[in-house]
Amino acid sequence: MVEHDFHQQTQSLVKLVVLVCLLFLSASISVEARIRHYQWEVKYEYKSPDCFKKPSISINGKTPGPTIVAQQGDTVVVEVKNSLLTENLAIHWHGIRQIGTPWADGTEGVTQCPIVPGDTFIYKFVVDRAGTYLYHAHYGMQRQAGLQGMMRVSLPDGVLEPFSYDHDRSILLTDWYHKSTYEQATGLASLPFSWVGEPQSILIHGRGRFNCSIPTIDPTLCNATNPQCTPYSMTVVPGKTYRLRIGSLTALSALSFEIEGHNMTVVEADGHYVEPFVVKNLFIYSGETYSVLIKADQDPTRNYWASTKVVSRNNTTPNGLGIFNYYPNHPRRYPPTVPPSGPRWDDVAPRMAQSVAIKSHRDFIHAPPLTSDRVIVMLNTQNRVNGYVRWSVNNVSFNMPHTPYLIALKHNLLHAFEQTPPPDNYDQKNYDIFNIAPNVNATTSNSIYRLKFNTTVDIILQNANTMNLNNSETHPWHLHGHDFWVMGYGNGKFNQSIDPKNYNFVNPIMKNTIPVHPYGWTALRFRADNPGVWAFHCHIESHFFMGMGVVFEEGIEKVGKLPTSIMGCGESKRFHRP
Ligand SMILES: O=C1O[C@H]([C@@H](O)CO)C(O)=C1O
Repeated sequence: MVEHDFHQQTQSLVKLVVLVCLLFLSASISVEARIRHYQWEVKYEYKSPDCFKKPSISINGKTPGPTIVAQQGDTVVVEVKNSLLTENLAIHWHGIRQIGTPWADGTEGVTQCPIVPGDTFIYKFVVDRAGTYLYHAHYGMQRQAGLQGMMRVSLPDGVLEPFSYDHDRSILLTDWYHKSTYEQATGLASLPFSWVGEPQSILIHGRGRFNCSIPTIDPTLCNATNPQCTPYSMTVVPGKTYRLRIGSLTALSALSFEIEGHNMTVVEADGHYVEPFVVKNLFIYSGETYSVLIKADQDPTRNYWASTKVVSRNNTTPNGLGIFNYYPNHPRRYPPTVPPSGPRWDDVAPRMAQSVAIKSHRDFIHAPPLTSDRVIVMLNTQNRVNGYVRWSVNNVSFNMPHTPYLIALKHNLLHAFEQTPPPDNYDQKNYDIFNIAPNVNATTSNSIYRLKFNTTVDIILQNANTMNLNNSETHPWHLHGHDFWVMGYGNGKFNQSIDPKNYNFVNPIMKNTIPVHPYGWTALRFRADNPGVWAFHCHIESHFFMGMGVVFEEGIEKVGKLPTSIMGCGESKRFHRP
C-alpha cells in the first residue's frame, strides 16, 4: 500500500515536472516568436527615385525603408544605427500608441534626445492593434530626405477581417524635392523668407519620373534610363481582389489616388475598420493610411494607370504615375490610354464629402464619451514673428526645447521650458477667419498643454486665411499616443453653441491623422489616458518646422522609469549613464 502510494506520488511528480517543462518551453517559444527584431543602418546615399540624383537618407540601402511586418500583440525591436556622419536622428512609429512605452515614440525634443552619429538606439514597443501604420524620421525636416516606410500589423491567428481579399499589398505615397532638407530649412528660417515651393515629383512607393529633358536640368544629374526610376508596377491576376494599403508621408502635398477604370472600396483608415464605401479616387493627406479593396475585373489584355495627383494647392507637380499590371502582360508595358487627369485641385467639396463619409464599421464601433471635460479651440494661422514667417495655434508658434519634455517633466526640470500654458481659445468674437488678420504678430513658445489624466478632451481645429489674400490651406493634424474620435467637420467658423449638437455620436471613426479643410473646422475627441508627453501637429513637414504644433502632457506621474538611452542632451545630460 505504502509502496503503491510512493509509486503514484513519484508518477505525479514526474508528470508535474514534465508539465512545468512543457509550459516553460512553450512560453519561451511563443515569447520568442512574438519578438520582431530589426537591425537598421541609416545613412546618406545617392538615390535617383525620380531619375534625378540626390543625397537621400536610406535604411539598409533603401528608401522607402523595409516594411515592418508583425502580428497584433508582438513586440517590435528596432536597433537603429545612425551612420549619417554629421546628423542627428530620431524615428517615430506613426499610429502606434506606445502604451506603457512613451519613451519609444521617437519624437526628438518631446520623448527623447536625438540619436547622435555613430550611436545605436534600440526602439522597443508593442504593436497592440492590427492595421496599417507608418514610420518616419521625426527630427527637423529629416523625413523628407527619404527616411520613411510602412508597418503592417496582422490580426491574431484565427481572427478574421470584416472583408475578404485574395492578396495584400502596400504602397507609400510621397512627394520629392530636389533641394536638400538643409537648403529648404535654411530658407524657411531666414530673412527674407524663402518658401520650399512645390515638390518636383510624386513618388509611388519610391518611384517617380522627373522630366530630364528640361533644358535647365544638369544632364549629369538626371538620367531617364536609371533603373531606380522605372515606374512602380503592381501585378494583379485577373479576377482576384486585392487589399491595397495606401499610406501618405508627403512633405507638403494632399493627394488624390486612383487606378484607371477601377473602383476602390475603402475598408480601413488609420488602423480602424471603415463602414465600406466606394470611391473612384481616394483623397489622402500626409500621415494617413487607408486600405482599399480593388477587384481586377477589367479587360485583362492590357495594363492600367495608377495615378496620383496633387490637390488643394495650385501646384506645378506632374501627376505621379505607376502601372496596374494585369498578369501576364509585361509589367512595364504602358497602358494604351491617356492617364486620368484626376479631380480639380481647388474643388474642396469632394474632399469634404470623403472626410464626412468615413464612418466606423458597424460591427467595430467604439462609442465616444458623450461629454467632454475640456474644449480646446485651436486657430490655425500663418503669422509673422519678428519678421519671420511662422505658423501658429491661437497666435502661439511652437518651438522645440533642448531638453525633451518627457525627461524634463519626469525629473521635475521645470525651468527647461516655459511654464505659462498656451491658450485654450482665440478671440472668437473679433477674429475674421476669412481675411488676412489685421495684426498677424504672434509669439513663439515651448509651453505645453497639461491634461488631467483620464479626462475627455475636445479639440476644435479652426482653419483661417493665410497671410495671402483669399487663401486657406489644408492641414493634416496628427496626434501621437492616441486615436481620437472624429466628431464632425464644418465650413466656416465653428459655433460652440450649435455645432456640437451635430456631432456624430453614432458611428464616428477613430483616427490619428485628420485634415482641416480650407476655411473649415474639424472637431475631435480623445481620452487623456496614456501616461506620457505627446505631440499634436500639422504633418506638413515645413509647417511643423515653422511652429504649427502643440504638445500634451497627461499622467506623467504614472510613467515608469525612463531608460537612460533617451537622455544625454540639454538638462538631461546629468542623468545619462551609458
Ligand atoms: O507656409 C507656407 O508659406 C507659403 C506661402 O504662404 C508663403 O508665401 C505657403 O504656400 C505655405 O504653405
